[in-house]
Amino acid sequence: MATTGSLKELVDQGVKSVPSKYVFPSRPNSTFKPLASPPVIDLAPLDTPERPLAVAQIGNACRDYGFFQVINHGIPPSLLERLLDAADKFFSLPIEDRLLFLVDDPRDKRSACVNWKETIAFRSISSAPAFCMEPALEYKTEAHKLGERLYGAIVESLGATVEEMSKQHVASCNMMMHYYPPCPDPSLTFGLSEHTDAGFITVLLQDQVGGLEILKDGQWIACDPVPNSLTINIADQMEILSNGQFASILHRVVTNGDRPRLSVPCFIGPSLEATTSPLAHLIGERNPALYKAVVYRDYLQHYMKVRFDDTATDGLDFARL
Ligand SMILES: O=C(O)CCC(=O)C(=O)O
Ligand SMILES: [Fe+2]
Repeated sequence: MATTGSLKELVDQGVKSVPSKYVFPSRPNSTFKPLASPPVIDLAPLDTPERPLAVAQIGNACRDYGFFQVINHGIPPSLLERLLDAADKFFSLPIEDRLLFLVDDPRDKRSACVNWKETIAFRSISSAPAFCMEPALEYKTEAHKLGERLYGAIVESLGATVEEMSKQHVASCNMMMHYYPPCPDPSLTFGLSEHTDAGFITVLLQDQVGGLEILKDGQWIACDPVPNSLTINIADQMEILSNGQFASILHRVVTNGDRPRLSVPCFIGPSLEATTSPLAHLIGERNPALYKAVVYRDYLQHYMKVRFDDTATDGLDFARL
């Protein structure tokens, strides 16, 4: 049974105070209004002669923020809507039906504290209700394709050689659906405590409620959702590949008092057996390699061990030279 499996029922029953296991000792700071919002990038020019401009914009966003939103990404808005509707319907099912599919997101427990969310993962589930599975699988295929396109553009923005480009190794797309119920005291809880993602990039569909924050220049800034956009962030393997030019961005989800929130991350990464190392052309006498080659399976093992423990150690210490 999932640890957080009965959270929604608790909220539906009108819980007035936050049970202690959900209380984080260092409560989230209140959200600062961003001085400059994370960029919104139009992907339509990627398939036109204007591609170099779009690639440069993506590269700048990766360097300055490690985080951006994309519009005209090629995934029909009707599919995004169908998926969010299906997720809404899934999380409205009675607990006994939901529990068949809810998983313990291993990232939900940090020390003794539990995130204020429920999660369904798609890796191991082949029999989720059809109303949910159909749009989910359709979306996952599209998000994987988009992930490959973006990976290509990001690597291109790093000036990758033709040979390096031909070795593209985006191989996995792992999808989850998160449901964050309203919280009686948002100042005590996290929807998802601060972390970096482990793969190359994450393609995230979020509804219009908001709550995602990124750490920029020492301040947590809100990432207000743009309608029909998808949110992209740089993750650990891309930091290694870019030899630190693109930093894996710390992000977190804060809760709110009145509206449930849905999000669907797709973690785009290498295959478990693949090795990630800094792109060869980025390394030279003046630019020593900052990371060693790591096998993704080994990296993930380390990341899961240290990223969400008491110390919240950066998983990248595994690869740093
Ligand atoms: O729900 C969100 O907005 C973010 C989810 C996330 O960061 C994750 O699952 O890694
Ligand atoms: Fe994340």
